[in-house]
Amino acid sequence: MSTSIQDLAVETHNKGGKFRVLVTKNLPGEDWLKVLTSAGAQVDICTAKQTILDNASITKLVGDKCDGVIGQLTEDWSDELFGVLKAAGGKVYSNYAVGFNNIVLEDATKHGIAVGNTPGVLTETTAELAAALTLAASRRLLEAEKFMRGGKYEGFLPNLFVGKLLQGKTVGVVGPGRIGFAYAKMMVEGHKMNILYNSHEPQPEIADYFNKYSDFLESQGGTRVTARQVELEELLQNSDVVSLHCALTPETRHLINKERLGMMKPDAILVNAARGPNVDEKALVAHLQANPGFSAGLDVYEDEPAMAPGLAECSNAVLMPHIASATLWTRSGMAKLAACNVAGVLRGYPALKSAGDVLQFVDADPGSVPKLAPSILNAEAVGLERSS
Ligand SMILES: O=C(O)[C@H](O)CO
Repeated sequence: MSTSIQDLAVETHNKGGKFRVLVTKNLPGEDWLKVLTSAGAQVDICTAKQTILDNASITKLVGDKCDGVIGQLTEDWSDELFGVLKAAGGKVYSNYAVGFNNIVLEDATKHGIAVGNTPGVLTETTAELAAALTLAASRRLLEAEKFMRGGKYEGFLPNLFVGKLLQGKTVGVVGPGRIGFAYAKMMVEGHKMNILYNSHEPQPEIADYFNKYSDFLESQGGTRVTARQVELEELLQNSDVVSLHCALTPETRHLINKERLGMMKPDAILVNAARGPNVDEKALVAHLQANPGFSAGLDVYEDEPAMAPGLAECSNAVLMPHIASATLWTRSGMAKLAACNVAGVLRGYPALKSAGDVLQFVDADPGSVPKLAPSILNAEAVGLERSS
């Protein structure tokens, strides 16, 4: 049923359900909706045209009664909105994203709201896009495609769109968590690249993995690859490709700035499919302009949806509109996890233990998902039990 809440178009499912769940954007797939309606929720999906909903619009949509919300990474979930949700009787908010830099967790906790996110289903999909950006940048695919569509191709030429070979070069992975490690495997195993990685914690398991991989390569008569955890400066100075996979925190804001860009090889490739503000975008534009041999592959921007002035004109940058997780399997899996987070908390289920298997929710029949909330970030702080 389509109606409107104070001029914002809304589609309602299971009207009169025991709980009211607001979903600020329609989501892919069908399972997520079944999860919520099977849990007894009336689901109100905002179908208003504007891409980014401001706090005033979300406040109207939450209204006087709302038990849970599934929201977007473009929304500002901090004290104001958590207060509004609490006042409407809300208990749970789930981001439709694994990243949660748009959420102030302490504010949610202060209002007693459990907060969920959607890890696990994005790992390979996001890593694949980072790999695609790397290849597109190294082989100048978008420049060449534009040339072709522009009818400029007059025949094979030895110097036409000469790019950079990845095979045997060094890839630097900053923040090798789930996604960064998956990307590293694609680049090392696919292109026999050596790897340098940087993270706050010692992660010997990554070097171990690639050492074992090297044993395998050697057993097949191939050449070993090297893998080392290093300081950021060493990584930047020695990598041919640098890919960012770190969360956005006060420490990682402008991690890549003018000074650090200056440490990189003049013909390096910088990939960012994590969060835009990890890079000082103005400094990156200046660097791309001054170093035509340097390339960037970006899926995220410092001030989305805007781009820094001059970036769109840099032919040495490959620019994508924040689509790293955009495969149907992943995006509908994220929707299902977000729905399970909200339904699980509303039904009073425990939260799944940290780093538990979230794919069991994605694969389950929507009417019989496990009786748990798959990924609640502040479970302990809001007094939710965790599965053992
Ligand atoms: O954090 C995330 O989940 C991505 O940026 C969008 O899928």
